[in-house]
Amino acid sequence: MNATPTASHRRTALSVNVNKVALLRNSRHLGIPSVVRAATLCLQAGADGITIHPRPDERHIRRHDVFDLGHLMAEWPDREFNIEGNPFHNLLDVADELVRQGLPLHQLTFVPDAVNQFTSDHGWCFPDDAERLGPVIARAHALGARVSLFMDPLPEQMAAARAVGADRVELYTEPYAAAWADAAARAAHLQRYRAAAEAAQAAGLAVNAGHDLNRDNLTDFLRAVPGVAEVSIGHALIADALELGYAETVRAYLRCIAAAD
Ligand SMILES: CC(=O)[C@@H](O)[C@H](O)COP(=O)(O)O
Ligand SMILES: NCC(=O)COP(=O)(O)O
Repeated sequence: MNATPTASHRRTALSVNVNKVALLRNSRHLGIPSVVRAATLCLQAGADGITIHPRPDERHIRRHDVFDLGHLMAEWPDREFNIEGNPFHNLLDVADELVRQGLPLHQLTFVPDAVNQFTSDHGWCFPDDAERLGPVIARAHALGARVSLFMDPLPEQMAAARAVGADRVELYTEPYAAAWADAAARAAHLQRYRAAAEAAQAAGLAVNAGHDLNRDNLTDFLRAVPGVAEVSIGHALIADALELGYAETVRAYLRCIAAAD
């Protein structure tokens, strides 16, 4: 499996998580906003990939979204489709079906979330999870997918993640994001993430990062933690997209009203 970013693609890749577009869409019945349209606009703007985290309760991404986005990603062969979730719930069945239909699947990010968990809040734990992760990582590799394990920033856990067969780890960044406003706490967290990333890289893993990254905290993180292959960002990015788009959108509606005169 390709754990390392290619020479032509050394900058940190941005994968846009479109979960929150689906959450808004699911509050009505007309398919507005379109998840595929949102993903298309992100790809057109230069996003390196699309991330989704279909949860068993389908609170946001629904099963059909996985396939709709799979068809979209097939039209963008140089971009990455990353699907996150718990491999002991619904994730691998949907991955099987995607591949069976000949649709792209580049990366599976395994996250140890409980069913109905509010949001992801911790990583895998070694040695406890090693035995059960081995077979599901092998199954993902058989599908041709790279495997990334969602991990807390604990340097001593990284070699075990590699030993069980992972290609990458995704460092869980919410604790850093929560501490970011406090300069001393931020520095302490960044030191921890840097040490975890270095341990992962020394073990042969590439490093992804995600959860609550945003326009305030992202640059500091990437400066302090060299060599991050990919960040997946959803919640803040979609919120920013709303805010950055209000003015143009209100003007568009005023034009609709004016057109009636
Ligand atoms: C692993 C991770 O951090 C993301 O997949 C995140 O959990 C997605 O956000 P939701 O909580 O909106 O599903
Ligand atoms: N893997 C993290 C992700 O996909 C997005 O997390 P967030 O930006 O929505 O917190």
